[in-house]
Amino acid sequence: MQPHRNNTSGHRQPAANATGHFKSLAISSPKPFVFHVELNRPKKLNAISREMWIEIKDCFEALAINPDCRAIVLSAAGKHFCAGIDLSSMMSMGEQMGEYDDVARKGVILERTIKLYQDSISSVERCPKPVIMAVHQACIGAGVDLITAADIRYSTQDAFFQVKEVDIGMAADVGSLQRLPKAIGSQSLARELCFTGRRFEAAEAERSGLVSRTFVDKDALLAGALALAEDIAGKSPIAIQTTKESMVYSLEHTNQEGLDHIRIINKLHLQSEDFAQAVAAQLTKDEKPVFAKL
Ligand SMILES: CC/C=C\C=C\CC(=O)SCCNC(=O)CCNC(=O)[C@H](O)C(C)(C)COP(=O)(O)OP(=O)(O)OC[C@H]1O[C@@H](n2cnc3c(N)ncnc32)[C@H](O)[C@@H]1OP(=O)(O)O
Repeated sequence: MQPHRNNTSGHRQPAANATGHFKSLAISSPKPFVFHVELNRPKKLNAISREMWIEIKDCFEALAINPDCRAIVLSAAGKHFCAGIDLSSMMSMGEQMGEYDDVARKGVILERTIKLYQDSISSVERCPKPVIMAVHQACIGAGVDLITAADIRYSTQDAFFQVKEVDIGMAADVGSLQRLPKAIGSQSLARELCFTGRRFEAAEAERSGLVSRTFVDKDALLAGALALAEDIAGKSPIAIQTTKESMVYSLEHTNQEGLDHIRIINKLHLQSEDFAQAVAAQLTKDEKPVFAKL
């Protein structure tokens, strides 16, 4: 993925090289330093095929190091946000395993596949740029895994969510069981949702903290998510990326470990030109300090 030129005109520009490169994702840069990633298998309700698992990982790993990207919105084309894993691609995996009689060899295929899919979802959390999910209509199974790896979740008022893995006879294994309880802050509700696979609507998702804002329709949702991304992209990339790193780290560490971690980073980052510039901008009431690329 090539860096694109700053777009201050407000025109929607394709991110150079990226739109042609990915088949299951559409990528653009609608505002300066903001990237928009769209799940783009609308005819398949954005069910996640093997190709899409790989492309999500490749895309977020590329955006992670792209200096023109400071915030990312992920939405989806078509009727639903995501119908979960592509059930037909699961059948093909079964066929591939059928080529072996030996259980250990079948196991190796499964282990490699699960690891690839876990890494795909985790690439969203590992990406140092804030990721905002914009969810409309159905967000099911692997869709929930995907959104819980993000920093911020917005949805339409008609969105609904289902941790549906138990209904296809499996325990979720790419992130929902680990991240959903932390996202909503209630083990009781998270376990209820994961044991039953019941559908929960946007209103309940907002009440429980899974989404932080709901919008009347998809257009309003995208406008809201992009405005938020633009706001974040205008701030110091050193400050924003360090904030994400510290908050992700602190999820799995004690308060003291989190404090030690940020102290070690900030003994370097408080010497950054971003810090001096941002403090000066506050003092002089300069509303739009310009920060160097990172
Ligand atoms: C290593 C493992 C890693 C990850 C594992 C993740 C597990 C999961 O993701 S579990 C969840 C799996 N997904 C589902 O069970 C979703 C099933 N689909 C639905 O519930 C509904 O289709 C819907 C998403 C709520 C949409 O409903 P509606 O708008 O009424 O459309 P439909 O008529 O039901 O569907 C249209 C068309 O799409 C096909 N389809 C739906 N979901 C999938 C899917 N996940 N994979 C493949 N195809 C899907 C559905 O069969 C229909 O096909 P037709 O050919 O048009 O009949």
